[in-house]
Amino acid sequence: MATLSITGGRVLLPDGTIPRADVLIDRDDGEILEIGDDLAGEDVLDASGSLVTPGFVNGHSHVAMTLLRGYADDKPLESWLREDIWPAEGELTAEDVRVGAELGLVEMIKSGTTGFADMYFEMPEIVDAVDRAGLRGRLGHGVVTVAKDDAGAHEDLETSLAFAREYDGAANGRISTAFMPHSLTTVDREYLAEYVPKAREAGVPLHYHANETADEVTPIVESEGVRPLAYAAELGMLESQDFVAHGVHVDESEIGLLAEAGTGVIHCPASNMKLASGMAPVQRMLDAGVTVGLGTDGAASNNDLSMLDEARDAAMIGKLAAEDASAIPAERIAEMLTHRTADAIGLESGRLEEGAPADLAVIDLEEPHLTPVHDLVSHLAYAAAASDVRHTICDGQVLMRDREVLTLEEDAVLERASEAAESLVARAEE
Ligand SMILES: CSC[C@H]1O[C@@H](n2cnc3c(O)ncnc32)[C@H](O)[C@@H]1O
Ligand SMILES: [Zn+2]
Repeated sequence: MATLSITGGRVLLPDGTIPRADVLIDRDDGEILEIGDDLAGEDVLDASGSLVTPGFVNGHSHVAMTLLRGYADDKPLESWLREDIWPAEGELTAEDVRVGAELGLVEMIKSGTTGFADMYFEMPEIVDAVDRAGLRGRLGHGVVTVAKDDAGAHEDLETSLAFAREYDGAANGRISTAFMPHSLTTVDREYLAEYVPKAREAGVPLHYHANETADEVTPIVESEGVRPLAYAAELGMLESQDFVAHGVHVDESEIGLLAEAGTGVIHCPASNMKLASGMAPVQRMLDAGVTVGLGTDGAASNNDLSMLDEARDAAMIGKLAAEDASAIPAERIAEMLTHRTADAIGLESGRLEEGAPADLAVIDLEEPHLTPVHDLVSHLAYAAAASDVRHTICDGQVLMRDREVLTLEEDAVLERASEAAESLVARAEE
């Protein structure tokens, strides 16, 4: 058995305690063998002066949108998508998606993310990039049927279903899939009614944007006579394995539906703030028993993929939304960075315990902004930054050692991405 030990650090355990301990990993099985004192592996990662945490989990992203980072800012969702993003995405090639995904994956590895959920198109390119990068992903092809004829809509729906069936379990089981209608307003009722049962037959979960803006709620209330999540429930789209992105404009009845169904909500605070979509009632959802995870959304509405940034944003806006400084305390944020998001998107990771997947991030604490250490959970929620991540490990494989990404060639990825983005924008603006 090939082993790896992570030695000399303090380790964030599922019960929230942070003892000094080593972590011994089985690299072949990708599992944590033991957490304790003086554990020697064949390979060693130094974690002295560092915090060893479960790898962060990003519950909602469009990873290839890194190519559109900074392309269109300072607009609300609807006009941002229709005037800028969708026209530019119309010019994306499969190669662009691969290059954009590689860039996003480098950024994720460098910021300690080991698992993520992603909705986009040209998904086999993203599978290939994730396979090489070494992360864990729940991936799906995003379907939009509005403005398509029936044949075009069916083609998109079939692509999403076929992708979900074919790629579940890819990359040695690190990739799982979902059927991903883009949202409740961009996929027509007749198609949801036809394809949700097919996704259930295929045994894959659903992931979609829901209740992101007030403008998205009104047309559903007008056409269906019920709130969006009641409409989703009617269509069989709220099951325990499903997860929705945003959940900003949810009322008490919808929070009740989510809690009862066990459907996860991925909170995307940076995107919600940047697009001025609104403040999600996260504390109320948590109080009702909803599984709330965290996600960055795409880099074009964030504008980065750092989960540590997202954590701080979630803590700050959570207090503002609840008008209560004790809302969304640091402990909840640490859970959302790790196992709560993993649970929401159906990944096994997010907990440092024997037998769990060996997905970890090691954070260097010897930095001015992390000194002194009164409370490491506080540092995780409020003070640590992406650049503090020293090592990233997923499935027992070291993806980054001493801030050097090992699975992708960072310099070449950055160069290819800059070239692809320049050429994309030139085509989009022709
Ligand atoms: C059809 S693939 C996914 C699709 O979603 C778009 N997108 C990016 N950010 C958001 C957001 O915040 N709300 C809704 N849709 C979003 C992305 O550009 C792709 O077209
Ligand atoms: Zn999104």
